[in-house]
Amino acid sequence: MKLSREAIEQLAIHLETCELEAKDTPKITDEHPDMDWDDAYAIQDEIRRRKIARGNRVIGLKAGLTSHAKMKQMGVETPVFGFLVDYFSVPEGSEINTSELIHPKVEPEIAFVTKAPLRGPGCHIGAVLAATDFVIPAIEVIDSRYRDFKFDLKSVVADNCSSSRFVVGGSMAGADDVDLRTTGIVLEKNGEPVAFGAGAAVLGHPAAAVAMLANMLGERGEEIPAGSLILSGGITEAVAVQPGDDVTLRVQGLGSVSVRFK
Ligand SMILES: O=C(O)C/C=C/C(=O)C(=O)O
Repeated sequence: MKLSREAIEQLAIHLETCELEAKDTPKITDEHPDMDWDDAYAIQDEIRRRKIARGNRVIGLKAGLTSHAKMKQMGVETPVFGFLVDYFSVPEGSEINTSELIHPKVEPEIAFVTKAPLRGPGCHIGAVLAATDFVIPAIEVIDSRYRDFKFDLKSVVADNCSSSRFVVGGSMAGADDVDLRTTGIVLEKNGEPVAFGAGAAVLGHPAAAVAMLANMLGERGEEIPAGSLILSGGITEAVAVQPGDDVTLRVQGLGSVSVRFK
């Protein structure tokens, strides 16, 4: 690690304050160009520790930058992961208050809910499907704390991978009931289709993103607990939203999920 414990705590406070007060900031590697991956995840861990200490509950995890569309949009080449806490979850069909956010974007995703723990190394798609209770459509709302969404990978990892809000809905299905590689999705904004894709856009199969996550956690001696909700990553580029926008995600065979921005 290159950063002192004090620097990690200060950066965690800075980024979390930006999140809670909806203020943007230049990417942290501008001031700390030598920080390494351990520093980046240590800052994310400190943000998680602060939230738990404040009474928030960790309810799941997210894989990010798992599709080529997203990697190209953000100019990066490696998937990353973050955590999800209770207040990120928004009920289906409800409104998200944009004044609590900086510059939100939406992403179409497949969410997995696990019924058994998953631990790497060696976790694979088969293990993920066997440990999956159900899959369900999800709209993730990302809101990078970095000005104009301009960041590098270490900065975005420290910022909990732009995690902000998410909504799940539509129909649940068992992992055996759908072929998630060929499952088509349409993302609509105000009734207009704005992005299209299929599950294979995410590392060839959305379950591969969950396996990757279990393997990355395994390197840290951690696992995905049973009962976790996992967002497997945006299938398409993220789409910016404004107050007044209505967003619907339609997933083949799994119905639709909607959310409104005020
Ligand atoms: O693009 C970002 O701000 C980082 C987050 C990415 C994802 O959440 C994703 O690719 O699904």
